[in-house]
Amino acid sequence: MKKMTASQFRQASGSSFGQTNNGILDEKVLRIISDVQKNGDTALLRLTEELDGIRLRTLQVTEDEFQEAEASVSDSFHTALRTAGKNIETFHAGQMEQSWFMNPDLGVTLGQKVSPIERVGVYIPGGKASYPSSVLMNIIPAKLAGVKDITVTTPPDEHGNISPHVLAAARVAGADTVYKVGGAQAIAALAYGTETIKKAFKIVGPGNTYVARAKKWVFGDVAVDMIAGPSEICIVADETANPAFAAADLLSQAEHDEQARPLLVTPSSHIADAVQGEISRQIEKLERKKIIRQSLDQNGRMIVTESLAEALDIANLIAPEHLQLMIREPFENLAAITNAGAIFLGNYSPEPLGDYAAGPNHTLPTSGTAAFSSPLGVYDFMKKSSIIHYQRDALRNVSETVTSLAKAEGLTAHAQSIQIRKDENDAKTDD
Ligand SMILES: NC(=O)c1ccc[n+]([C@@H]2O[C@H](COP(=O)([O-])OP(=O)(O)OC[C@H]3O[C@@H](n4cnc5c(N)ncnc54)[C@H](O)[C@@H]3O)[C@@H](O)[C@H]2O)c1
Ligand SMILES: N[C@H](CO)Cc1c[nH]c[nH+]1
Ligand SMILES: [Zn+2]
Repeated sequence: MKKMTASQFRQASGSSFGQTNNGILDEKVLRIISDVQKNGDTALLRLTEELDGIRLRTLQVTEDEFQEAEASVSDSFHTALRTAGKNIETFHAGQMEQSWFMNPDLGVTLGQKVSPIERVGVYIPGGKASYPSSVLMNIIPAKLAGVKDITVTTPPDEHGNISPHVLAAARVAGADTVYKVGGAQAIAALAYGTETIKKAFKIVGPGNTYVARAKKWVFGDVAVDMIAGPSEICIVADETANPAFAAADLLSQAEHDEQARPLLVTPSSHIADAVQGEISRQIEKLERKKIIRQSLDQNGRMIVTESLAEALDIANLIAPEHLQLMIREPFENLAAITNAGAIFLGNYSPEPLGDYAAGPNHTLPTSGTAAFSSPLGVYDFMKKSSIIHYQRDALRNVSETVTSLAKAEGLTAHAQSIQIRKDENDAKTDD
């Protein structure tokens, strides 16, 4: 990991930290999207052959495949799915929103009706690893919100199968419709529909840069949760941090993707060196060394600051997906943090705990977007309608306000819609 001072980091990244040049990527992604729009399932099957290297005849996972998958995973995995699922459900139940009504004036009822989104598409990444945990994290909040129709898409492996762990998780979470398609082509299918895949009203779920860019391009034609790309971890560590723990946590996110970003920000040069030493030692035991090394070399940074306050400022500038505060007084410093997807406090709250089992969602804003967006939650699967009810006299009381504003806008038909009722009301009062 490159070691640098806070000012070198500021100069190198400026406000464009996390942004990449998307020209070539966008060209490719747009070509895929328009291919799927024009050619539907034929494009999906062809692109799956080209990009995933597997020739499929059909896209949908069958009931037999589900049953085989469920039978093949271990009892302990089933137990882990249920335990994690329960924790995720308990946390997300706290996010439920209810419809509400108010009566601000006599004869007036106003309110907000909350309804689930009817049809949602869930993307589960599957290129470099399979993610049953993401199945739970994306489907459980949708189910709590009351979404009726959930379609899952995820790329097939080299044999044309979906990981049995992913299928078992889909069953536990309550989703039965799974299609074997990944990448930008899956996002296009969910956004525009094909012969077999129904158009969704909203697409959720993380993925690699192709998936993230495709979500950006289809946004507007369909809702998307966020543009969650490659994983990130930023650890703010003072001299109380355990260097072995910090190194293990940085490595955990580096193993997701060559483009994952592991960052350490510390006022202690000694801690930076100790963490670097631990990384070199621990990496040897890990399986995904190649991906990890690329991630550390290309995107890893150790930023040495003048003070803890400056380290917290840098963390806010980065607005990381995951922020670990491995410092003496994490709760006391929480107020200083304004931009982060999820904040893990202390030496015993490592990021992978949040990835799998703590309960809060692991689909989080990346690439600096935590400065303006939030974790995936039940609220992502709900929409609101305003409710307005005025009785006759209440409308008369407000008629002057409405007609005067309408006339000022030159919209006399608007004014008339109020006036016609006022006239009727006045006539009734005269009787
Ligand atoms: N934020 C989260 O909650 C979260 C959770 C899990 C994973 N992740 C991230 O999701 C990402 C998963 O990436 P992945 O690659 O393993 O799986 P993925 O499913 O996102 O992407 C695989 C698909 O990308 C497409 N693709 C690959 N190379 C391509 C190319 N050259 N041109 C066009 N399309 C191409 C293929 O169609 C393939 O099916 C990682 O970056 C990981 O960090 C994030
Ligand atoms: N850390 C990922 C989000 O960036 C989520 C995940 C799933 N499985 C393991 N990790
Ligand atoms: Zn992870």
